[in-house]
Amino acid sequence: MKFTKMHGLGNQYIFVNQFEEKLLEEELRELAIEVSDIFTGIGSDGLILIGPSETADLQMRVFNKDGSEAKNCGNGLRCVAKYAYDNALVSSKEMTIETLGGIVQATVTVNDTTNTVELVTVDMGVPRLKAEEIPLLNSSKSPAIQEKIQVDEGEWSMTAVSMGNPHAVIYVDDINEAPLTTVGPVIEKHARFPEGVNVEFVEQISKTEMHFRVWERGSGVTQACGTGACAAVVSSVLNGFSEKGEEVLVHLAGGDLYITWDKDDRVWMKGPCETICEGVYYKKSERK
Ligand SMILES: N[C@@H](CCC[C@H](N)C(=O)O)C(=O)O
Repeated sequence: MKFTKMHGLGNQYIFVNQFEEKLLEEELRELAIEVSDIFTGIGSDGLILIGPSETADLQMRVFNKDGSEAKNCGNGLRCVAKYAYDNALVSSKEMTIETLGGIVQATVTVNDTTNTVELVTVDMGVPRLKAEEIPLLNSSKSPAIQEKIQVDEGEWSMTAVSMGNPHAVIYVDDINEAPLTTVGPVIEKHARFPEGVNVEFVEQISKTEMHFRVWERGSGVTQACGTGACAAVVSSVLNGFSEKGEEVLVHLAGGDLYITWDKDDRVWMKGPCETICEGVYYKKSERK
């Protein structure tokens, strides 16, 4: 199977071009687990398929490291846009990409001297805030702003936002003390989130700057999460820490993203991505 490994701020995925490579629906989950393995696979946070769409220029499907399918992936979208431009799957710098969470529009910024994609800007659409859209059960309010959640590690206040996929944003005083690997996995699988949740810890520095760490549903700690950074900025506006229409610089473990929740309600994400390598992967079932 031909593959390309790419990353957005260290959030690394194996990309398969389904215009060329035909995969069976029933093998996708296992394949995501296989390729993600750092010892016997390629090593990644998951698998992303780029394929034809009836409603957009391209379709993106995202599988986490544990084989679960997600409805959206911000870093994946930037990589898909770069891949599509670099491999002439599209003829324009602007393109539409269908995800299970809806259709988004992406624009690549190209350095004309080197002809390389330096940045990708994505219109991530309108965040979904109603508790049932996350989905979050037994919420005392909708939107769920500073909603209490009880776990063995204590009671936490979270703000729940869907960017097509679910996020719970928790504010901490010091990002280096964020209980990423203890509270993260427990909230991820909490019964109040019937579809699980991505858990983000945020240290707000100012109205326009924050530190961010993530425990991703289905993948654990990753270097970055694009939809999570969008959710964090939406959460900060809802909590009165940031303002609509003002760009926020989000410092993730793997680098920086620029996120704006526009006055027209749409969320914009701007950031880099890179191609790491390309190759041929031998599926476990085909190995000699
Ligand atoms: N890393 C991604 C999100 C990938 C999916 C997520 N783990 C989920 O299950 O919803 C991003 O950059 O947004």
